[in-house]
Amino acid sequence: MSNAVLALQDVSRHYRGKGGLLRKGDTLRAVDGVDVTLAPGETLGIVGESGSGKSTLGRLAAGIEPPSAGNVTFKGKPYAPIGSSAWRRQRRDVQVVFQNPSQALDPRLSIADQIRGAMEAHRLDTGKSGAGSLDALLARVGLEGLGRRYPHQLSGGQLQRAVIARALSLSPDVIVCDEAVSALDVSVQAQILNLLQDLQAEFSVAYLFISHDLGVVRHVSHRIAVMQHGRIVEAGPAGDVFASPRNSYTKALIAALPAASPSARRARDAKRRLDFAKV
Ligand SMILES: Nc1ncnc2c1ncn2[C@@H]1O[C@H](COP(=O)(O)OP(=O)(O)OP(=O)(O)O)[C@@H](O)[C@H]1O
Repeated sequence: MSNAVLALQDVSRHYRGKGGLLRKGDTLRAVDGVDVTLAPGETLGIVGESGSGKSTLGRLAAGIEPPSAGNVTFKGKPYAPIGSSAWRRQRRDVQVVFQNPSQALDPRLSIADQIRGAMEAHRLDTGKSGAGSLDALLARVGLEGLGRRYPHQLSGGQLQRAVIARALSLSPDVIVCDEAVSALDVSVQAQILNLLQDLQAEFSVAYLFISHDLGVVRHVSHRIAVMQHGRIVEAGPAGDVFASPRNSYTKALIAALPAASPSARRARDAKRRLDFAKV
């Protein structure tokens, strides 16, 4: 794809064993010869079971881990060496939203101060975030008037909104969402997914949307890539992959989607609920 904002070409990430689970001398192919492109403003969903290499792929795409082989390019250029000033500049353009927002935020700082801090670190005018003023940005993500709160004073969904606001304040081209809604109640998940979609429509940000949950990925993705053992075994437009999966592993994942009955949904909700401190 020539206009790709992000491209991974034949990218691998191998880990060498140092003893323990991975024996000394053994090589684990966490990502193995993967080709992925992301167009401006699109959402590419990455699905696969635990250990299939999704998070490793996300770190490679975000430039926070170097590939063992292959090329990762952002707007046609390879990432600068990790830690260099050019790399720090690129970090602004490709943001990451992880599963646990309370770990991503500093408990000692108010939400507004964390966003200001991120902008100042990138020498941006804190009066002009991606969505205008800081207050306007907070309102845009559903945190109107909550900028002075500290992380422990917010619910799980509000914390993830704060992380999204901080990412958005840097006007990124890409946000890697790694299990970004997996720790939230199902009803809150839907709100955050809708917010991400609205923000995409408004700011043309592209998402590499990583999740083990095919139902969630189906909701937000334009295209889907299915990972198994570090490789992409099937990829295509989301509708096509769901309507007529070709790969047997994809078929099994789709068959395992939870039933949509209210009791099945309640059971799933209860399983996922995390004991976040509520306001
Ligand atoms: N830094 C590392 N050192 C050694 N092995 C690693 C490292 N990071 C990941 N791995 C291994 O690489 C494989 C892929 O892990 P990865 O976290 O990318 O998978 P995943 O699909 O995101 O799974 P999960 O959803 O459980 O996080 C796993 O076997 C994991 O144990």
